[in-house]
Amino acid sequence: MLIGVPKEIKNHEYRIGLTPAGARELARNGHKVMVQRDGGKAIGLTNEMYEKAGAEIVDTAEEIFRRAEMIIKVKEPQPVEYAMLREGQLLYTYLHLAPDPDQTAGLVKSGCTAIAYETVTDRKGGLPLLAPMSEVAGRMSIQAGAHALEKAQGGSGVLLGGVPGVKPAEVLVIGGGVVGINAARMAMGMNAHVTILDRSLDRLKYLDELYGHQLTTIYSTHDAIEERLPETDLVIGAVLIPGAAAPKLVSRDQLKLMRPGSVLVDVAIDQGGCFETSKATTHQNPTYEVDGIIHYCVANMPGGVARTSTFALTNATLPFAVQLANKGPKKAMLDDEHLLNGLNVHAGKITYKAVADDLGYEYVPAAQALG
Ligand SMILES: NC(=O)C1=CN([C@@H]2O[C@H](COP(=O)(O)OP(=O)(O)OC[C@H]3O[C@@H](n4cnc5c(N)ncnc54)[C@H](O)[C@@H]3O)[C@@H](O)[C@H]2O)C=CC1
Ligand SMILES: CC(=O)C(=O)O
Ligand SMILES: [Mg+2]
Repeated sequence: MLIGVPKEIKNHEYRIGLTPAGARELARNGHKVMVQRDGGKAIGLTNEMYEKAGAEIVDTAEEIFRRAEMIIKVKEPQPVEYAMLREGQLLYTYLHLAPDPDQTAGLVKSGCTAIAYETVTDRKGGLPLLAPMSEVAGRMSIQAGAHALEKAQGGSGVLLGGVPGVKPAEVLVIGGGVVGINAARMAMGMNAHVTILDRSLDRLKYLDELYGHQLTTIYSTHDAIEERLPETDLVIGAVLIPGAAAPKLVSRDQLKLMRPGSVLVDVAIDQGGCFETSKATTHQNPTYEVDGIIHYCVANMPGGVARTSTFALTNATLPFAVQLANKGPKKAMLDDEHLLNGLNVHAGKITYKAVADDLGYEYVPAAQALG
């Protein structure tokens, strides 16, 4: 199969869809890999490294999209990118379609086959291609939040860990999945006092067994969140209902319960955000203020630590990329229900139920759409 890896074009996005080691694995499986010139340069992955791995360096994204049978990317395609996709072409990347009607319409119109990393599943009920970036974003959310709490950034001037004689900050993590546990770990490591909320009692039990008295676990309700807002310095939004738009868990009205300069970090922003006042921001301008509360809502947080993230992402995506290339997309997906769960769009049809429901499309089950 001819595989193309374009340079990412989202604001301050320096990740690339495949490492040189990944390109070499695909080449060893008999496939041809094209990488856009300087696609990994910003994170020290040079054209020479890709050439040594057997890849062809191609000058433009246009040429990659024109020639490739499979496109491997990181972020959802931008308008100039989805305009270049065509019927029969496979797109393998993050999509986050539910909160993005324009991209969804673009993919439907293109006729391409689009697999979303974030809805591929595993045997344990996890999301193995979302998990590595959730680990990164969860860990980063605390450093981003700690920075935003600084006075010069508009924050309340609270140090997460406090000091002897002064109490630490209160951190509230809403959603105890991969982002949530990584955020909690970092915040506890910085000596903050951490409370984590989830709707899954099994997950709360697991967190309790793991961290004991160090971590307060609470069942997530509207009341539980509202009660804690007045004393919370930093809230991390880390909920997910796979494929669907995020539920809104803190309203604009409730911001006035918080101390001015307190911080909301909405990691769930890529699914539309879990605070009413969230709107996506970029690494260039990551924060804004609403009613005295600082919001950090960067939709591609792992792009900020693009080198670590690129290796972590390829580690997870490569085995499926090899399956897709070796067997062809249809057979690879029909052979593996977990990969099939990743199919969101095929030949003009929406094949993921939560996306179809949220955006008002007819839902066609993935296996049926593939025929
Ligand atoms: N902004 C960014 O750059 C990034 C964003 N993300 C996003 O972060 C979000 C979380 O991802 P993961 O942790 O991997 O998901 P996950 O599936 O591991 O965890 C989500 C948790 O939320 C819980 N949950 C659902 N509804 C809830 C509610 N009402 N209250 C409390 N908990 C609730 C679930 O029970 C689950 O434990 C996703 O939207 C993901 O796309 C992930 C990586 C990077
Ligand atoms: C998961 C995601 O949206 C990201 O890594 O940017
Ligand atoms: Mg994102």
